Amino acid sequence: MGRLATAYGQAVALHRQALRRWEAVRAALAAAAPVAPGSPELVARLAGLGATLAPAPGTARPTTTPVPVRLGEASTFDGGFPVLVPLAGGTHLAVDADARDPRVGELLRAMVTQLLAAAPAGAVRVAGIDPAAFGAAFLPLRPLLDAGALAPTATTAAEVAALLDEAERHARAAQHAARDDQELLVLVAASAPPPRELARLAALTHAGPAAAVCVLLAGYPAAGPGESPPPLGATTQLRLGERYALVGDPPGQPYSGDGSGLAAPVVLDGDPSHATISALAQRLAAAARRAATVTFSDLLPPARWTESGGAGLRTVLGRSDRAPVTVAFDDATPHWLVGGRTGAGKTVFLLDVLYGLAARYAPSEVQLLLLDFKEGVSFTEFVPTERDPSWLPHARAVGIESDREYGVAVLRELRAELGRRADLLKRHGVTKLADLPPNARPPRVVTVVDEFHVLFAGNDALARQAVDLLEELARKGRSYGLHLVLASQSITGVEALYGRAEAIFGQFPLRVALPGGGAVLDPLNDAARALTVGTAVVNTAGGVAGADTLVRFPDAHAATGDLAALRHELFAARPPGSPPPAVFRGYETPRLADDPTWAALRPGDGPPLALVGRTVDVAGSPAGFRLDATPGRHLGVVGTAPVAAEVLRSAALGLARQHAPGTARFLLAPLATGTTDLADDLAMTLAAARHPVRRLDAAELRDQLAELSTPPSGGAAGAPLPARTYLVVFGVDAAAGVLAAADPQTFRSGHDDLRAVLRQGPAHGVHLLGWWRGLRRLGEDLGGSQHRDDLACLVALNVPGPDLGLYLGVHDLAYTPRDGRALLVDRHDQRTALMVPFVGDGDDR
Ligand SMILES: Nc1ncnc2c1ncn2[C@@H]1O[C@H](COP(=O)(O)OP(=O)(O)OP(=O)(O)O)[C@@H](O)[C@H]1O
Repeated sequence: MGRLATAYGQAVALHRQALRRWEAVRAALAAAAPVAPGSPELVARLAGLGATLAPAPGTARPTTTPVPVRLGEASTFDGGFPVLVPLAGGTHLAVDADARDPRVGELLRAMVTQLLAAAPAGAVRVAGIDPAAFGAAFLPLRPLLDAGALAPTATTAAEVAALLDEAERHARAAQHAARDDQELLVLVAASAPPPRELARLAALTHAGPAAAVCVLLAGYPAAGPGESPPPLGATTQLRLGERYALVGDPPGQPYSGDGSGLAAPVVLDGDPSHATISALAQRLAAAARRAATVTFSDLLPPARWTESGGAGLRTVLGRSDRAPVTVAFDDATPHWLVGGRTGAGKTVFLLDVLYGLAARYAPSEVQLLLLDFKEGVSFTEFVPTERDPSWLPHARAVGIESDREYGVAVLRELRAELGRRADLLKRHGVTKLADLPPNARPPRVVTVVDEFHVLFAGNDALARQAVDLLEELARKGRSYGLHLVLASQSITGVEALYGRAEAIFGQFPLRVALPGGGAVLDPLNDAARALTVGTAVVNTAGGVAGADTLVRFPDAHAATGDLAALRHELFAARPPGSPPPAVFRGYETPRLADDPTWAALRPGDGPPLALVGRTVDVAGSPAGFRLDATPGRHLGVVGTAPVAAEVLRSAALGLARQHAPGTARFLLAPLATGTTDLADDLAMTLAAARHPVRRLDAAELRDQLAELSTPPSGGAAGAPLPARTYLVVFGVDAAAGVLAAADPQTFRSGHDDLRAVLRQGPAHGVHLLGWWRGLRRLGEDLGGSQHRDDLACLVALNVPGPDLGLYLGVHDLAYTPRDGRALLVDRHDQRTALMVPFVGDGDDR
């Protein structure tokens, strides 16, 4: 009786202490009428307080502050009251029996459930150890395992050792990070592990709250003889009797003055109900799902265009655990290298970055050059289309399904920009963009090259140019605010980079490995091994192990509505007069009728332009030749591709627009099979524009050449001839026989007349627009290699690159014939450019 009275007194004191710690409850008690110590009324009130003392679900901070958890009910003479002990926050619990006693399993499960319920979701992770009963004690907690709050139980010696390794790493990292929101690791040993592991567990109980570890240890101290167990720190010790448990003094809040613990026997609570566990698991799983989902809006700043690119550009890429991950284009990470297999989320990653930048920085702070070498639609959303005429105001040039030549043109453009910026910096006497005064500072330029390895495919002159340009840009871009993002499925096997890869990629400190993209990391760094879609390893030290952050990034493809809304918002805010980006669509065949240069052609603008297509360059500039009076200003189209006839047609239609009716005549000779219809159509169109047109067969062509080879003296009836004559021959080689024959009187052949026309024609307004199906025939018709300048303007179609190089006398001409492309060569001004010939569709008149 006396003993019970003492216990009761201790309990009251303990609860008074607890009450003092919990502000709200103390306030509640203070408001209540005073009650006499030991009165049944106080017992009742204490019983009611059990629930009140426990923190509201999800609000505890178990790493820094012990959580009061309920063990059961103490029995006293006057009645029962709840027994709460502190757990977590640097305190631990041990019980002398192990989980083979069912009450221990129940106790451990109750403790785990209360801790998880008290803390915010994701703040507590539980790992079980049970070498004696193979984890049976944890089976009822299965829903928590599925929810990710409970790790699979370690039952073998190896698993226990691995778990302890992890716990020790966790403790060190937590002590190092010293963060308030550190995850708490709860180690629950349902039976005592072997001595070595037990010693390690015991050591963790001494590590203090900063280690963020809590130990629940059953079977301690081991019953029976043996070495003395390792001492535990900050632990409440429970002893199980047959019916009751005896509770030792909780750390820091002893019940007794002599270490004898609570002087009342305690009836333990028993298992939490299945419903409680399921509900808790559901709540945790839902929260885990929420935490794991990074949404596109997580990447966006609170306000648009408020940041300055002076010292660099920064954007949020996603999250690592719960913390946002920021990546930068600055002095430390001026260029990025991104790797990932097809379907790994490369495009999504790039979109996340580009929208993140575009939302933070105004177009005056950052501009984008976007190059995609693969078939796909990666960057189409940034350019105006028929369906959505808006564009991203930061985009300066966008290449979709780009040609390598386009890529090199973009790099050349960048190098020119680098030169301009070098001058600007010199003028201001500074060495880097960041030091320029804000009003003189040009925007930073981020150039993204997706599937960049295509640029180097081929190991030819073009690849060498690309490597040279890239190396220079990578080396110098940092100071001038020119940043590169190279993305690829693989960076190995880029032949043309051999020997230079180190020099180039050494300038790319930021590496992003998506699934299958581990090659962008150091060979000894396997951090990207187990990545799944939507995750990436971001490494800021050139891929070296140890500088990795695992990032989850949102699926931009799943947020097309948000993306479009943002794009429209940015478009609406664009500075007045902002031009749309220059767009190159590799798959597109430009139509003459849609071409602004063609539409703008009119009489009297200098020497007429034979417009044949668009150049593959950043501006998509017109591809054509000025036909002035210089000998040799004629157009020759070479190759068997039928598009040759279209090229002649485009040239003729464009020329026609530059002459007032009656001032130019067109002589059309459709000699190659299959060209009659096109020539008829062309003739009709020209005639409709009131230009004199004549159809010629081979013999008439021969006669015309004879006539045109001498300076004009007037028409047959003495009428003045139009100032210009365009002789449009579809298949000059088809007239070879006729042209080879010599005139019996003058001994001149048609070829002699042709050559005379080529040399002297332009001086009196005569130009040949001719198609040859082969280079050899063209060369012969010109009369040998010394006369090649007599036909100065060439459009080469499907002729082999080496043959063309030989014909042109260019050693390593980089030209690979392909559909929809041609090489434009002007021998007079040494111009060689890849071009896309126009196709007509009958609307262009
Ligand atoms: N963060 C993410 N979360 C969820 N799904 C994603 C995420 N990123 C990408 N995906 C999905 O993965 C698929 C492939 O993404 P994406 O088109 O970006 O790949 P890619 O590497 O560019 O592929 P490819 O090179 O073949 O075009 C898409 O269906 C996309 O929705």
